[in-house]
Amino acid sequence: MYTLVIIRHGQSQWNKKNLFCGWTDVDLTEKGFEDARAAGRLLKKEGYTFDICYTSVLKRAIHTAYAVLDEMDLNWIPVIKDYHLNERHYGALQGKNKTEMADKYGEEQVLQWRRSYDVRPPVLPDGDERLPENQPVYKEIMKTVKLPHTECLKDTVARVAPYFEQVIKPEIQKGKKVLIAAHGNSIRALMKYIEDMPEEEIVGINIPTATPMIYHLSDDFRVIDRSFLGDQEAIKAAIEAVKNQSAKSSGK
Ligand SMILES: O=C(O)[C@@H](CO)OP(=O)(O)O
Repeated sequence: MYTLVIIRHGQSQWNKKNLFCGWTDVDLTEKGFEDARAAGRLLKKEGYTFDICYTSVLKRAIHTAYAVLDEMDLNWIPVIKDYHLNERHYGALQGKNKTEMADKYGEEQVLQWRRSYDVRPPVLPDGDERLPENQPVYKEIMKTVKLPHTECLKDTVARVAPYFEQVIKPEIQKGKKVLIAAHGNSIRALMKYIEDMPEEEIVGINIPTATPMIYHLSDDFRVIDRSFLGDQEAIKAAIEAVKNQSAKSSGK
């Protein structure tokens, strides 16, 4: 049996402001750092350890990974940063407030952008300085790969799944204990792939920040169980809060 731990980054500056974030490289808040540290302490207390960590090229996930590892005295393990684990690209919604968008376009529309499986948010326009081709971090990658200007979850699965299958899974199969520090929707994409989850089910999944998710997998990689580590009532409330981020402001 294998154990795999996946964690969403702690609260980011834009989570706090309720803005669509996607590939925008914003940092954690103080609370985000502290929650990530608390997750590291909890993992240590519960006897977890890691041999290798995978994260995205976005600092909210990288800083979460290191906060967790620091609390576990595991700063020395390899931390692999790869854009395949980036958040879903949120196109032209990046930087927009989720409540304001719900007030303007209706909750249904925003829910469709946030959680439908195959509806892409509006694309970032040509020439926009936020496009991957205008970011130094993607310069080398862009020579061989076409990077997105928007993504639906299906697109995110298409980049996350092969990375998991070809890079991460072989390490788990070698017996390495793996931590993945990623993002709400890149984690949903991983779950969809690992669990072979139906589309109807993944649309209803919301991931709380800085909460370790534990997978037990059989030797042939079937899911034995999946659970969140921590206070289950608090986790339930955190999941609801993520779900409700795109509610209209009261009175609208
Ligand atoms: O803004 C984002 O990039 C994501 C995660 O924070 O938001 P949502 O939960 O709406 O998909």
